[in-house]
Amino acid sequence: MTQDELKKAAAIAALDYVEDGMIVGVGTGSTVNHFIDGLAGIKERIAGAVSSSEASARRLEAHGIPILDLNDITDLPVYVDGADEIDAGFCMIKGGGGALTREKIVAAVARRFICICDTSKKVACLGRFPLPVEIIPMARAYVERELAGIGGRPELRDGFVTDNGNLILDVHGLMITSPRALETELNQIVGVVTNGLFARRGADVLLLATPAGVERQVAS
Ligand SMILES: O=C[C@H](O)[C@H](O)[C@H](O)COP(=O)(O)O
Repeated sequence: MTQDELKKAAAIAALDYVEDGMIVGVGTGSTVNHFIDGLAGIKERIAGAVSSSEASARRLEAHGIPILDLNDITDLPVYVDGADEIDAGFCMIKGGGGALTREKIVAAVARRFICICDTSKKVACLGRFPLPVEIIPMARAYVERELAGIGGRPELRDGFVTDNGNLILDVHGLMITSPRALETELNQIVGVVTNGLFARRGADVLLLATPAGVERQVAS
């Protein structure tokens, strides 16, 4: 199977978590695009979707799936999203597509986070994938110095502006042995909007697509 076929298999397996009348939180990325396409097939059964990015909103709209404002919702039963890396404790690095801030907001509201991945995303230690950090533009140089101070090598994502009008620094060289602590520490740097560590709110269920089938793993 190709990597894209594996992504699609994980995405289709996530449809099992969508129940009648539900509002569905929808992430961002190539894996989630398969989920959105699958959701289109059952759109009459759901109340609508909350999107984590402009890109996913456009895809949902193209399928005629109603998009709801997160501020109008008090209960979001499920959020389905991919990851750039996920460890054994279901902590993740996310934001390869630059959607980390809205993803983290929607994930915070959701009762259950379903992570859909192919096996290439499963790692023993987070950090091989450069950690995305969304920053306020005027704080760029300051935040770069702070990140270098903790051993990272920040690189500005060239020509990229987030849906929120901000910049992304991709931080190389971090071996993330304590993801929860690092997530908290990075949040304390003035000028950081969000960092791509999803550790304090990790995944609840991992649907991991392997050539032998989709493994369903539940957080302990
Ligand atoms: O900002 C993007 C998101 O965090 C994605 O969930 C992540 O980058 C994984 O994307 P993909 O499914 O394309 O590998």
